[in-house]
Amino acid sequence: MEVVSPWRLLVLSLSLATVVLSLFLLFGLRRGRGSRRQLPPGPPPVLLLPKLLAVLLYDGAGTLGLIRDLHLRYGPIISVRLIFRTFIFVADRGIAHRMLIQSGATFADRPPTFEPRRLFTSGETTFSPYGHYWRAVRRNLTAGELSHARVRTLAPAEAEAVVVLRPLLRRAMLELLVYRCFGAAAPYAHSIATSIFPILDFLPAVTRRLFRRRWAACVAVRRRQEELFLPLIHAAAAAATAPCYARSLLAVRVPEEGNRPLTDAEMTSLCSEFLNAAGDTTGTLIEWIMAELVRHHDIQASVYAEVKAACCPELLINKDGGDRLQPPPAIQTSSSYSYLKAVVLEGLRLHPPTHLLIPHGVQSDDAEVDGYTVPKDAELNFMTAEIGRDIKVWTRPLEFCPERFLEGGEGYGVDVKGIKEIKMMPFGVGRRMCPGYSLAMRIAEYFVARLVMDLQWWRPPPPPGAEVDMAEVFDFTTVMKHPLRARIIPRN
Ligand code: HEM
Repeated sequence: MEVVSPWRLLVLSLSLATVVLSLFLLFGLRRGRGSRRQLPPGPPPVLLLPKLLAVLLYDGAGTLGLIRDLHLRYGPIISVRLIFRTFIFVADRGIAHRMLIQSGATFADRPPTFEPRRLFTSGETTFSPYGHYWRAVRRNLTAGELSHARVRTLAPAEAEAVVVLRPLLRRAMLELLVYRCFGAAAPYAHSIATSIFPILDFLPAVTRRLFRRRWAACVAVRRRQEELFLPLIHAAAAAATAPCYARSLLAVRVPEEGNRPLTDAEMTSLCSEFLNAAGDTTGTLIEWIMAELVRHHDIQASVYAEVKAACCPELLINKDGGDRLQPPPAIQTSSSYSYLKAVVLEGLRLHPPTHLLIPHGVQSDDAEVDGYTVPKDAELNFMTAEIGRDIKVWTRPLEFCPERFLEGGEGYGVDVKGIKEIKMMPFGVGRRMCPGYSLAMRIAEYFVARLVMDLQWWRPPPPPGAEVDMAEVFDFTTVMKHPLRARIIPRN
């Protein structure tokens, strides 16, 4: 899942800005003059460009800050016209609700992707246009691997020390997801990095020729991905493997296309999407939550007390097996975990792993919201972090306070699907909402419970790093700029 393509496009656009500036001005001005459409307000491109350039040169991560400033100046919905594309940003939960819930079908498309990105994403749920193919693969995902019954079954993952949590979490997430995807452990299945040399995103017809070797490397990675995944996918049909996502893909048919099965390329993309969409996002969320627990020992103690009191068997150490863990049959959904759930919700509100939704698009030129036109070529971006930190909804929104999700709190009973109203939308809302939200929440609850049940989490001893630094930086998701280092002490 590529989460911040608009950001990347801004970077790319700027790196070529000097070359295309004249073209851009000519094109932008002509369109502006001839068009009777009223786009949301925004800065004139000529004024925006130097600012963007400065931000990117001196602080690449500051682009979102710039967008926030533009919102303060131009209002909750703004448009930014850059080269040949219009970017629209929405930072208001009411407008988001009108677009994604009330006019859900209109705004459920994705803007088109181009080579080389298409090489990896074509066939994925995430980047499929809103239409029959998307419906078929999304239905398969939600009715199968992400159904309530399957989500309940989670496979197990594995002296005082200072640890850096992130690499351990990423490894644990991927092993869990590889197992759920292919029904068996596959040590190398997650070792294929699909990072794309960014410049190839821009004017692919030209850059592909200019950077031939980079393009060839992308094609080779994709080929390797297929070589690795296809045997695993086809092996998943065998009864010996556990029920898994890959097995369900072999059974999918696309009714509108003569009931055809999925192609090998589509199944490869869908498995890759499954591993990518779920791993980094969920791992990032858990790291943020654990950082808050290191900073707030009272909250950590309350989580420990609740989990210990509920004391479900899957969280107990297996005494006979030394320090091996009992295979956990399932995570209990008992209401006795209300504090743990509140901690996870507060983590999602204050630290949503993705600060922007995946860009949305529209399929025709007549889409409108609040009197503004949304053109067909526009990329629509929704600012999830702004919405979850809205001071009109949340008291002291920048404080980590799980109690707000307990009875009597302003977040009690919050609906993350945002059907009646949106208070926070870490998973998006409406038709393109993340289908993995309940799995993600369950994994987060499970890992946080386990980590706190077995270990105490403290700030690392000074020097250096006595404080936990909560600065954010955009990686694939919005992660801690300085990965969490913590001192862990076994509870027994
Ligand atoms: C904390 C963890 C997660 C977060 C914060 C998260 C967030 C998101 C967001 C914001 C979107 C875009 C929604 C939109 O465009 O309106 C999305 C889409 C998606 N997510 Fe997640 N996600 C998480 C975990 C997962 C998991 C566990 C899976 C399961 C495999 C998953 C699979 C997907 C897929 C397939 C899409 C594309 C949906 C579509 O376009 O129809 N995600 N996610």
